[in-house]
Amino acid sequence: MLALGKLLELTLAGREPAQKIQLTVDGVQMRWLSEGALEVRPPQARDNGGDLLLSSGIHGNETAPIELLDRLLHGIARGEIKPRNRILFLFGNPEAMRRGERYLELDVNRLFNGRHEKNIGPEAMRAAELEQLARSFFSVPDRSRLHYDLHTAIRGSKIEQFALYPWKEGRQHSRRELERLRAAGMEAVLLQNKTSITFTAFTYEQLEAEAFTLELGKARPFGQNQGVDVSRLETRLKQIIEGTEPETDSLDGLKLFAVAREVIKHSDAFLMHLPADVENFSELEKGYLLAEDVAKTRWVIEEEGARIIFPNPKVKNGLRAGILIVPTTDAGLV
Ligand SMILES: O=C(O)CCC(=O)N[C@@H](CCC(=O)O)C(=O)O
Ligand SMILES: [Zn+2]
Repeated sequence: MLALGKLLELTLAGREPAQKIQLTVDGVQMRWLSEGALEVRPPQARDNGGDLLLSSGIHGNETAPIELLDRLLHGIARGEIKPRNRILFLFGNPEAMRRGERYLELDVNRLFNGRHEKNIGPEAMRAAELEQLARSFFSVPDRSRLHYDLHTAIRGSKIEQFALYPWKEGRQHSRRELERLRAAGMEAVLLQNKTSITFTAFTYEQLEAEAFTLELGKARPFGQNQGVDVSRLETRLKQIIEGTEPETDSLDGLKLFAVAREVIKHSDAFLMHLPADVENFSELEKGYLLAEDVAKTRWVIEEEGARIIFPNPKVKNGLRAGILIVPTTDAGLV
């Protein structure tokens, strides 16, 4: 296999390849851009006008998505997968990947849309670099732009695989993209209703990409992801890459949720009243006292059908410690 197909090995070893550009047997150009960043270009005659950004390892201990991108890249480097679109592969936080940790000092996925400028350190610099790589990749006019940022969650989930769809004023969520996600095995989509500081919020809000954070199961170390079934997503990604995606026109069974409230941790006095092993999408009764914080701040459930995702009282002050969500319909999709 071509050396650049081993982007994961290079990244984990902290090595820079001697040769930065390589061609597959099939005429596909692979170009190493920077640590954990590789661009794939199909021969011009085969290019179908799509630009696809695939990222993982934004959280260094979320290895199933890293292994998935590694398999796709191997397939391309060996000439077994024949791309018809441009692809940018990104491993988000190489140092955290090497250490098997979510992050070192700062959560990279809270450093986009200007946040890296207000912080210092390697992770702030990496977020700035990721923004630059994505901006440059998505700078070619008149091409479709799609970004999947692949994650696994800290805890188990009543709904194993789901997507988060960012929000931008004046832009509507796309039904076609949700049909595609359903075909890729996603069981639910959370439709955001405000701007955010995650990677997909950046590519959606600033680079006009269709962008999704995909949650694929529970985070485990490298080689221990037998329980995370990414087969439907993997098949769909190969089809998108090769331009062989079957038409899909159904949202049947796909559960849609809206954000009711984000629970923000304001101080060290923050307390969350949930068992440590509570699963994502657990339902919460009306009247339930979810959390408390300084100045008698209380988070009491008022919403019908409320559920919690990503509860995490250990986040830094000022950050999201959980999202309260409620069921919604497809009425706002175009
Ligand atoms: O399990 C958790 O608590 C976090 C899992 C995770 O990393 N999720 C992403 C979601 C990003 C988004 O809101 O689009 C994150 O927290 O960064
Ligand atoms: Zn993550």
